[in-house]
Amino acid sequence: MKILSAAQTRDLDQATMQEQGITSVELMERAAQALSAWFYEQYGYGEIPEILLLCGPGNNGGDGLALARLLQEANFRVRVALLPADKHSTDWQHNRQRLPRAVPVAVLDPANLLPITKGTVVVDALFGTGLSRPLTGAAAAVVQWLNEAHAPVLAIDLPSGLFADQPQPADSPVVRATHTVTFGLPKLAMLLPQNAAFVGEWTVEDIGLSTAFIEQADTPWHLTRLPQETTIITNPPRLLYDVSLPRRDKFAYKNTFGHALLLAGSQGKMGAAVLAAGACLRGGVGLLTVAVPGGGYDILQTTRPEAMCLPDKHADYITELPDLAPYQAVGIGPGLGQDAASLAVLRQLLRTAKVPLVLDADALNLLGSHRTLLKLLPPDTVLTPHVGEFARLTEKARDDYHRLELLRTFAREHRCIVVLKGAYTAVADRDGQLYFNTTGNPGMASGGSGDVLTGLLLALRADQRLAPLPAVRLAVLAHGHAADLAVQTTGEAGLVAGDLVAHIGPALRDLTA
Ligand SMILES: NC(=O)C1=CN([C@@H]2O[C@H](COP(=O)(O)OP(=O)(O)OC[C@H]3O[C@@H](n4cnc5c(N)ncnc54)[C@H](OP(=O)(O)O)[C@@H]3O)[C@@H](O)[C@H]2O)[C@@H](O)CC1
Ligand SMILES: Nc1ncnc2c1ncn2[C@@H]1O[C@H](COP(=O)(O)OP(=O)(O)O)[C@@H](O)[C@H]1O
Ligand SMILES: [K+]
Repeated sequence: MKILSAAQTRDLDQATMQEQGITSVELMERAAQALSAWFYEQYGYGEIPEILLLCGPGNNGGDGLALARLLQEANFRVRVALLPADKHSTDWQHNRQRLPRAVPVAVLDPANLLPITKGTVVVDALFGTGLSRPLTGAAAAVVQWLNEAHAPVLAIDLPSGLFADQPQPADSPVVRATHTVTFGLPKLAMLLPQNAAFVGEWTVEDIGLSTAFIEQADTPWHLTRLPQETTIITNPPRLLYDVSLPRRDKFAYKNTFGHALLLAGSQGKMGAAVLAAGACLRGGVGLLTVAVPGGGYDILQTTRPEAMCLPDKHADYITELPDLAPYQAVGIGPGLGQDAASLAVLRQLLRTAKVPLVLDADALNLLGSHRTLLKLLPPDTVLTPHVGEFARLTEKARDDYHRLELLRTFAREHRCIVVLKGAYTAVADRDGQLYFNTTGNPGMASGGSGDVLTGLLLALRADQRLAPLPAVRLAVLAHGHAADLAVQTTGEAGLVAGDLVAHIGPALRDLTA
């Protein structure tokens, strides 16, 4: 799925109207219907709260007015408060006229804003994708008043004051929504940690926007999602995959799935090697050899009998690079440590490897402290930094948008695939395209989750059937999906990295086309 800019979103509206021969008012009505359906779902059965709709002067306010009418017709108790303005959009005026007289309407007086009654649900229909500058004056005062009320807030399309695709000044006010319902496609702003407190939970409502326009739209931003069932274009229904694992051939032979080499572990961090090895095995690798410090030999052989083991001559860390001839992919980093001897191993690996590489954890820290090594990265090498590791490879980002630019630039410059880990993990490809992941949960924020991802990436890079980028997007999607499956029994607090390993099999089964 693509993510479009605010300007493209406006063009998408126009294209939809032309393609489907509908007016903008009809499109607005679809948006309002989707919003009212959200209200039925939330409040249709329990106690029905009073709903206060704050409406701005543009089409976002128009959505609010149309929603007020639909909710009133469905017997919700609604009130409308308008932001004072000199001019209003045509569709706003249309929906203002259609608003039943029974709905109380007031114009907000920024100098005299009355307290919001406890229990009221507020709809933020002040500004959406048409925000053209940071909020000041009356609009800023209203947003501040709303935020101080700590009421539950449903934002229409975007929390007001938030730009869809670029940062706003740090001190400019933005509505802190509990939930945001957006139309057609998610907006870039919703995926960034710096906006989490504004956006709250978010959902995307399908309002039938032009798929032809979306298909031809040029954007570097994409989402990787779980398969969707499609009933519209196929009968019988079938699953549509963004990325998938090919089904195994009846006469499959282990060579197809590759022989992977994992260099991992140091004294006190053998768990990282065990977790990554487990994930690689569950990821379907044909054969796995794990190079570990001498002291890790018994641990690895006992916990992962399916893997072969190469013990280093040094007991505590890895000092030698094995002969690379037998392997189709090499992973290095989990629990590696940063000893000078391990740095030499990494350097030699980068100089000599002719097969796909996956670099993680201490391998990235070593790269960060010896940046001349970056010149040695073979094309399509996969790097898996979290935000801190990425800063050590590049520079400290000013904000999340700047970090995304640094990420795309880094991937292009070094012709590699960078997996920037976090909620909505971002995969940047060497051509500057960027794919946000949609699976995973906060239970993964505990030690070892990253090691599991490295093992899974290694398995899918060793798989001879997969191209580099699809393999990486699939590994990231499956890793998060494994966590989402696991959390159903463990809960978020109880989720440990070993649970992810145990659920890789079912996760990949769900992603097999
Ligand atoms: N996408 C879709 O598919 C669909 C979109 N729809 C809906 O339309 C929304 C977009 O509507 P929109 O273009 O009218 O813009 P909107 O956000 O209402 O704001 C524009 C108004 O605000 C004003 N203004 C701007 N900045 C300001 C500021 N800082 N301080 C003060 N004023 C400011 C600006 O005035 P101006 O900049 O001209 O001074 C103008 O009057 C979209 O988010 C969605 O809800 C659905 O109905 C149908 C399907
Ligand atoms: N809040 C979150 N939501 C979704 N995924 C998360 C969240 N926090 C962490 N993760 C995922 O968990 C993994 C953590 O990896 P990393 O930061 O290397 O930690 P470690 O190696 O210590 O486990 C990454 O894949 C990351 O995307
Ligand atoms: K809004």
